[in-house]
Amino acid sequence: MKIAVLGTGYVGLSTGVCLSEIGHNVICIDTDEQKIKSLRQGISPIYEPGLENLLIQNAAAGRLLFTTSHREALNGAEIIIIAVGTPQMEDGGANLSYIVQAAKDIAANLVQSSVVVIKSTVPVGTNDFIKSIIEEHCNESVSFNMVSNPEFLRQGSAVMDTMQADRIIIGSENDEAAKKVQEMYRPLNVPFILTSIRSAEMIKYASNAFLATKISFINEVANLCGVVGADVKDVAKGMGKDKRIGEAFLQPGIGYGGSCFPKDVKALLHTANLNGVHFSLLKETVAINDFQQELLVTKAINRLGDLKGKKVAMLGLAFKPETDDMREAPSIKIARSLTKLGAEVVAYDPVAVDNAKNILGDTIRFASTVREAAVNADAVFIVTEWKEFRLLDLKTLMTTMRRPIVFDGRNCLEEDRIRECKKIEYYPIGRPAIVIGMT
Ligand SMILES: NC(=O)c1ccc[n+]([C@@H]2O[C@H](COP(=O)([O-])OP(=O)(O)OC[C@H]3O[C@@H](n4cnc5c(N)ncnc54)[C@H](O)[C@@H]3O)[C@@H](O)[C@H]2O)c1
Ligand SMILES: O=c1ccn([C@@H]2O[C@H](COP(=O)(O)OP(=O)(O)O[C@H]3O[C@H](CO)[C@@H](O)[C@H](O)[C@H]3O)[C@@H](O)[C@H]2O)c(=O)[nH]1
Repeated sequence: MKIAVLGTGYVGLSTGVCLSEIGHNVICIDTDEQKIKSLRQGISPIYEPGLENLLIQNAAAGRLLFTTSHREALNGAEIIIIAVGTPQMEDGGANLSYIVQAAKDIAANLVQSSVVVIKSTVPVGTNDFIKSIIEEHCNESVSFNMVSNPEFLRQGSAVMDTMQADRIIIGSENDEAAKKVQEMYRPLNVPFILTSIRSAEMIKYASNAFLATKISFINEVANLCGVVGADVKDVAKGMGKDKRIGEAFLQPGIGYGGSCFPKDVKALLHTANLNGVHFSLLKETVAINDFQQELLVTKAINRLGDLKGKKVAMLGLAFKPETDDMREAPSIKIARSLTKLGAEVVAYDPVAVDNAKNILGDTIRFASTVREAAVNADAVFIVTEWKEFRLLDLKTLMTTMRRPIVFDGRNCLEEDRIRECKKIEYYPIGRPAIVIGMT
């Protein structure tokens, strides 16, 4: 099947690569010439484990092409997938300008009947709106049908999440179009859920909002555990074993970040407000997350007092491990709060430093090793749970610090390694602190 994908971000590129991997002829279009140039050379513009290898293999097999020309890409495409960004606007709503432009690009270049699939995360009603734009601008002789097919992949495991998805949502008002999209995905052998277009649009937002709320819930439980002397690790394990609750997304920490949860929760709240629904639970999800992102700074002030002139080593910048994405990363807020209080911040991340520099500029320093960041520091903040940090030689690292104090925002250090240290103060989230050799 010939498929055109608009947008080569996390979703467009992962989708394009995986569809070519299951035998389709895919052409990915992006308006960003630099991205297309790099993709044509077999270089992925994003850090995503496994993606670049598949890209190279499928491009070499001639099943995966890249272009900046909508005309070239849409010619002969049986399915056109829109995977452009829908970032957050000032009022919390989703910015639909990229998707509107994509619709106009499709309309201007649609030369045969096709199925237009919206994979981008869009508010309820957007598929209908986009359909009307394409209808208005396209040649009257061509026909098309819309399918809402939201994406659920996670960054850092995008390939696996696409190839082994839990479900594929197909929202359509046209049986033939729905069948065509099912046919496209059939080799993946993933269960389909067929719904109306509006329900499919809502499934995406409800799923992300539920997961974000689960995180805020466990963060509140963690904060309470910290006060009453319970250990949130045991609490989460005990809760998660109940199949009705489930173990996933019960990891407390410094709040959720990334390109999806923050904006999608706010966009759902925006839709609720517009429709006169008072979704107060979601407002609390956001408020708890804002509080949580300041938690390490609050803990450091409680322990060290005035942070002016104190050196803080920030380990991790990306919003989660296995990605270089800095969108809405908690590290940004933490770095800004620390520098505002006069602290000196030196950060290390294995892959996200270049992206972080674009956001934080020279307001903080960047180190090329953990050791360089931590030397003479008054505290270490663990912000992203990279595997590298779990395997740290903590015992030696602590001897290089001015004060061997660790605030672990991801509860990721092993107790055995902490207990090997001769001197350490270790403060996790919602778990008892460990203090060794301090006077
Ligand atoms: N990032 C994720 O993990 C993820 C997961 C599921 C769903 N989503 C949703 O998928 C959508 C895309 O997210 P992303 O993170 O991949 O976006 P992104 O911002 O990383 O990439 C979007 C790409 O689309 C390109 N583009 C913009 N207008 C275009 C046009 N008219 N024609 C062709 N290309 C165009 C941009 O140049 C950019 O490269 C969003 O709605 C997002 O909410 C994202
Ligand atoms: O128990 C947990 C799980 C996650 N997080 C944080 O939550 C954020 C999001 O994590 P994750 O969901 O793993 O990453 P994303 O790549 O943002 O994926 C989410 O957002 C995507 C975009 O919509 C969806 O497709 C995915 O299904 C959804 O999981 C990150 O900051 C994590 O650190 C926690 O704090 N605790």
